[in-house]
Amino acid sequence: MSLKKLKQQVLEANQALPAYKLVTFTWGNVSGIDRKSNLVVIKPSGVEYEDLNMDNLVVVNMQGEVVEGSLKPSSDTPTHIELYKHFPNIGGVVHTHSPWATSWAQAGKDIEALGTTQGDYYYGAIPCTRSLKKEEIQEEYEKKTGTVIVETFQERGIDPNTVPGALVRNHAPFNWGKNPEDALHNAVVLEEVAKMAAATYQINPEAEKMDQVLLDKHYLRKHGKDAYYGQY
Ligand SMILES: O=C(CO)[C@@H](O)[C@@H](O)COP(=O)(O)O
Repeated sequence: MSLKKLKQQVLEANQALPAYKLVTFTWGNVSGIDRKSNLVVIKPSGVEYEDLNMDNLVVVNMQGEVVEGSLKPSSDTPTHIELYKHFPNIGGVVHTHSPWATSWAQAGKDIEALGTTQGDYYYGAIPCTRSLKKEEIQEEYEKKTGTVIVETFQERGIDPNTVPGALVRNHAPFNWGKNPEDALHNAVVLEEVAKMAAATYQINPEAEKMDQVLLDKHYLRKHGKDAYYGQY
């Protein structure tokens, strides 16, 4: 894919964040990676979504160095890069402070798979990471935000290809997908299931996880080897 096409995808996904009510002010960003050149296109820091265009997106390399663009890349760039480095199948990353998902992140709670809405997109719970340690916050904070996500998936044996998102404790959600649009889709689903899970526990604090058989049925028919559409 050309860098121009990737920029178009990143632009459209960033512009869709307010439309889906995933962001307030400029509290979120989308990036996409070209795996051939290892270049990442990302939103510039602090720029309003309505002011974004093909020319003010920033292109960085895997060291986070700007190779194209005159503005500062998003402050979350090192987190996006850490995810691209460790999750080799992904092509897009979305970070927002969408209120329901962020509430779960602040509460330090995984979002268990309670029903098929989640099961259609996430093959299990959406994990919440541990808090970052003081020294991690003081040095390379944004990179360590990515590290703590990767560590959570590794330690808990969660496959990032089937659970395309995480809640960073005391912070907010990060999502990913095969491209920026897919990552955005997963972020929209996360916000919806986060809201539904909060309501579910309010109605019934003892609500149980969905049965594995039901989860298999819903997730695998969409994403398994016999899927009628493939995610990865
Ligand atoms: O996570 C945060 C702030 O808590 C950032 O994502 C948010 O402010 C957006 O930063 P950028 O404008 O992308 O640098």
